[in-house]
Amino acid sequence: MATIRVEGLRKTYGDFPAVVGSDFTVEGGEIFGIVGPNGAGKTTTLKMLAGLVEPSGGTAEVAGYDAGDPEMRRNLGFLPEESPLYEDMTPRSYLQFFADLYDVPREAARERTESTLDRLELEHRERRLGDMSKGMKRKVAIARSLVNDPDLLIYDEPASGLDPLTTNYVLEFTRELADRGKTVVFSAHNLYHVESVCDRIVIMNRGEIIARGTVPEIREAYGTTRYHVFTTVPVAGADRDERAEGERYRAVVDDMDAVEEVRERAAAAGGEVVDIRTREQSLEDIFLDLAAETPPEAAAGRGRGPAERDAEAAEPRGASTGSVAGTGEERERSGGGTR
Ligand SMILES: Nc1ncnc2c1ncn2[C@@H]1O[C@H](COP(=O)(O)OP(=O)(O)OP(=O)(O)O)[C@@H](O)[C@H]1O
Repeated sequence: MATIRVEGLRKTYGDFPAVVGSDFTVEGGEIFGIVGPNGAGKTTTLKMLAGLVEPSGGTAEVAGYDAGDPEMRRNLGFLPEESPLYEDMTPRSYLQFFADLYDVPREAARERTESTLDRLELEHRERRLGDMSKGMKRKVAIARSLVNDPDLLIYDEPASGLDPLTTNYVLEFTRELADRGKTVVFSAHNLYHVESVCDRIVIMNRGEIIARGTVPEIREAYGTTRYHVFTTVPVAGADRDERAEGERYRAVVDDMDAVEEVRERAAAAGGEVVDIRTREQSLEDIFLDLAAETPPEAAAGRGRGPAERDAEAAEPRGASTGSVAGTGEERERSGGGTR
């Protein structure tokens, strides 16, 4: 299975540091997400991995070769952010054209593209590409990335601009590809996409990796959890729970000690705790917090060496993390309940 090893990878356009020195590895069969706002350096990173942009420094070993080696490219499917297709071709003729470029035998190419298009539920395979919707074109572009049956897929914003249904198809399909042993690296600025499908992610901002890990690890290291403690009696700091049928009160607290305090107060008032639920910050909120905290001079790579930057990226921050819990989407996990 194809792996990727990146060390000190950087790209400078003129004086502008688009990527300031990335280190990461991607294991075979993994879905690896590169997340960040516009201009973070995601596309530049992916293009360096695909051998389409020459790095200014550092190394990228991709599927056993230096990035850009022609042998590596034969084993790569690259999906650019914008993938203009030949408007006068049909999906079938277009995919056949690319299969021929890769010397894929005709029958194998036909079977592969038909089964990919079946899976992506692409109809109208003889329609002009120029007359197709954005979602249909994206599916054709994804099918194109697979004509050579590569072990490694590098997808730049695969679901960008697609409706929710098509987005789901694309994400589920990505998961299937990884389950079949393909290694997938993709970029996204919609954190929900990443959260639902990636095994591990790096978060980039202004050219720099500012956090890394699995989604649960990132939550653990950077997120805040709040506890919603439901009681049968009013206690200090609790509000009446309007959604409950009977008389119920809810206190929102930050840690388990505070949960115990609520329990003691409820017992002292002759009541009890009937439910505890945890609410986690969404990845989106964690990301916004992290991005807001990256000082511009850090992104310019001034004043700190790569080792310091790595140490910081790997280190969870302290409890001082500013919480924006309550904003945006929150995920709810079933809590500890009553004891
Ligand atoms: N060819 C280029 N010449 C000069 N600057 C460039 C070039 N390509 C990218 N940049 C700059 O490098 C920075 C990173 O760009 P990049 O496209 O990698 O970001 P991104 O994270 O993919 O953003 P987006 O989500 O908007 O595509 C941006 O500030 C961009 O303007």
